[in-house]
Amino acid sequence: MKELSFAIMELLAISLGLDRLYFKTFFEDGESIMRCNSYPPCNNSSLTLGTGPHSDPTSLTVLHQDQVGGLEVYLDNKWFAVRPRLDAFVINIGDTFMALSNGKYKSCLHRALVNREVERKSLVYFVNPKEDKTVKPTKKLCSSDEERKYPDFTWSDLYEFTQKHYRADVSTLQGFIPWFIAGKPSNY
Ligand SMILES: O=C(O)CCC(=O)C(=O)O
Ligand SMILES: [Fe+2]
Repeated sequence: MKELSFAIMELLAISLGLDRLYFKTFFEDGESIMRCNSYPPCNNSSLTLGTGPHSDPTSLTVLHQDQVGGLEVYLDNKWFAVRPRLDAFVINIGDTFMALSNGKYKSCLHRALVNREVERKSLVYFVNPKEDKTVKPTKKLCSSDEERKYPDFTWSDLYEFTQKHYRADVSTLQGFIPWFIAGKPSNY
């Protein structure tokens, strides 16, 4: 997973005109998370949460879903099913990478629906920087401070926000900024 994510990081760096090892170096000492999701069957949709619409607050997501299906991405005001393939991973950009690229790459809104008859499982690898590393786009992506779309922050700051103050959704990063600028109030 780590090797795959670094290969993708190299492609992302090349696509942005950066040194190919730029992101690999940035994430090399990172703290990635592997999560197993299990969705029991439920035939009453009003009782079912699944995974609600959100973008991942993390940097890069490598996801494998089983053959049941249920992952959807939002594009042009519509939800599209991501067809399960045993031989493929789904790669998503997360909010932290969006900030690191100064908004040039967008995090992706997605959700997971629950199946009425069978349990569904997915395995997700989230790439993160080291918790105290400053997330700040390189000057090559924004030559002046005025071009900055997000303040400097650390993964630890954003993680704290999503764990204690905010359930990740479509606008986690927009919600995070005022809380962060206000000095991370605990009564938020
Ligand atoms: O189960 C899935 O397919 C999606 C899970 C997901 O979006 C997440 O864990 O962040
Ligand atoms: Fe997700």
